[in-house]
Amino acid sequence: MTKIIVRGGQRLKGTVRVSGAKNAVLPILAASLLATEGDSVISDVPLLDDVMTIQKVLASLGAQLTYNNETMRISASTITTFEAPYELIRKMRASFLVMGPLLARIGRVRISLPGGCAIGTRPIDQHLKGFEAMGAEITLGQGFIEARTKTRLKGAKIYLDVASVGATENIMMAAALAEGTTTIENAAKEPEIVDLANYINAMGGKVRGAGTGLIRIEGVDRMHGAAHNVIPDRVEAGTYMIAAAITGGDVFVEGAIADHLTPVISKLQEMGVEITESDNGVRVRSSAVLKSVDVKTLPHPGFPTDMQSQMMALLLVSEGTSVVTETVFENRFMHVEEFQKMNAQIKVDGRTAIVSGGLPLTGAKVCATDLRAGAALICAALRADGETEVTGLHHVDRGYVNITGKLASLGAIIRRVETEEEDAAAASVATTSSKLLKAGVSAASLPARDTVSAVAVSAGAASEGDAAASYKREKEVSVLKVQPTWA
Ligand SMILES: CC(=O)N[C@H]1[C@@H](OP(=O)(O)OP(=O)(O)OC[C@H]2O[C@@H](n3ccc(=O)[nH]c3=O)[C@H](O)[C@@H]2O)O[C@H](CO)[C@@H](O)[C@@H]1O
Ligand SMILES: C=C(OP(=O)(O)O)C(=O)O
Repeated sequence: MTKIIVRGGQRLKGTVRVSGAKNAVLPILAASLLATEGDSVISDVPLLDDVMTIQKVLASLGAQLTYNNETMRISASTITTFEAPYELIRKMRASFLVMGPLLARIGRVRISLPGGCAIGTRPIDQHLKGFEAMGAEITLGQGFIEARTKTRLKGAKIYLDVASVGATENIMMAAALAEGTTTIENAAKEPEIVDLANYINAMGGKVRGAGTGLIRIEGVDRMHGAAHNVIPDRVEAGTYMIAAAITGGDVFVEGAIADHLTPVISKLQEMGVEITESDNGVRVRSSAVLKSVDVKTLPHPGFPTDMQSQMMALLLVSEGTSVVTETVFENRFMHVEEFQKMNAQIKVDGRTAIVSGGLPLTGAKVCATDLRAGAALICAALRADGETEVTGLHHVDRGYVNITGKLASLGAIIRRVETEEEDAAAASVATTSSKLLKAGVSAASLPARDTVSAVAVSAGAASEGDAAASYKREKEVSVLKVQPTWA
């Protein structure tokens, strides 16, 4: 069992650098499939398990990828198949984002229903509604979706019933190569949508209005590879801000963009945390007793659901009672039971949690039930009396680069322990790490997690037994450049 062990009670102090945003880099890497010529060079690519998964998806589709020093180079001119491998798509939600680019570029996709954190039912109806409006014929069966179009996708007017981040991204990518203009109404406004639009535009696309509720995409005939820097991860930044505040610390979160964190910053300020915004980051200082506040998650620019559990950890140590309402996902309070093992007083009623703050937290054995729950438990552990052991780290490794090392550099007493009975996910990551080393990725470029988060490398680096590679071998008969269905 792999675990992170934290001894609470240290005041965090110093500077921590934020990595590139997971939720920006995943759609951006999917969008690289839109290029029929030239390489894309994506910088600030974080070494995360989710990045490894998407690179395997792209490699299995025939793209060539190399990774060095947080930079991914992708050549997507030779796509060899329209089928995305089940083993990879089921691992994470964002791998479903290859559907839009494939449909736009080659007019055909076969993909399984996506997996990911079990924080809600997470339907994909809005993605499919968008593709259908653009002329795709969609069939569903046995957990797979097939979509086809006999001609290029056609621009359409699409209204999203919910401002879904993934649907906005998938439709935006499909529309980039469609014939005519597409409008997305009630589009998601997250900063990651803007980052994706900037990359699509650098590739020769024409996207306007990203970051507002109305996005207009004028389809172009061809797109090319482009250079792009991924934005800093606002959720990772927010997590370190909470870690600083919960320990009464003084931390400069380098690279954090204050504008992307407005709802988090304003709640922290209401609680009594001192925040100083500057061009290259955000300083967080907290020495007084914090006040309780109510928090309601909403799509951007509301309070992000991806910060709800970390915020709840901070509310546990503030004076008074807080009400936390989760409106985005219907099952995102799984961390409550784990907090309760640490002496937390929380009552859940449907989508609302009543948090009684101010009681001392005590160390316990807890399990990360999803990615952000894991980060929240680590934050709580930093403040708790005694030692806390956090397991379920395969969730945490999806979205945090070297969280143990980063917190230790701020003075936390924290270590990651790998024992012989590693869980399956950790084992597969460790195997991947050794593959990567064999494939020529330098150890220095791997993160300082005791084993490692994995990385993207060329398709050739995926070795025996690897899901992506075996899938590719099965498909070798058809490994010739796939032509659009209308060519
Ligand atoms: C990789 C990535 O970027 N993940 C983020 C993305 O997930 P993701 O893109 O999956 O989240 P969505 O914005 O799509 O989901 C928001 C809500 O819309 C619903 N919905 C979504 C699509 C659809 O077709 N039908 C539908 O009903 C979902 O069930 C959910 O209740 O945005 C979420 C909301 O900010 C974040 O928590 C995730 O970290
Ligand atoms: C829910 C998250 O990610 P995903 O959509 O990839 O499951 C997250 O980043 O908190």
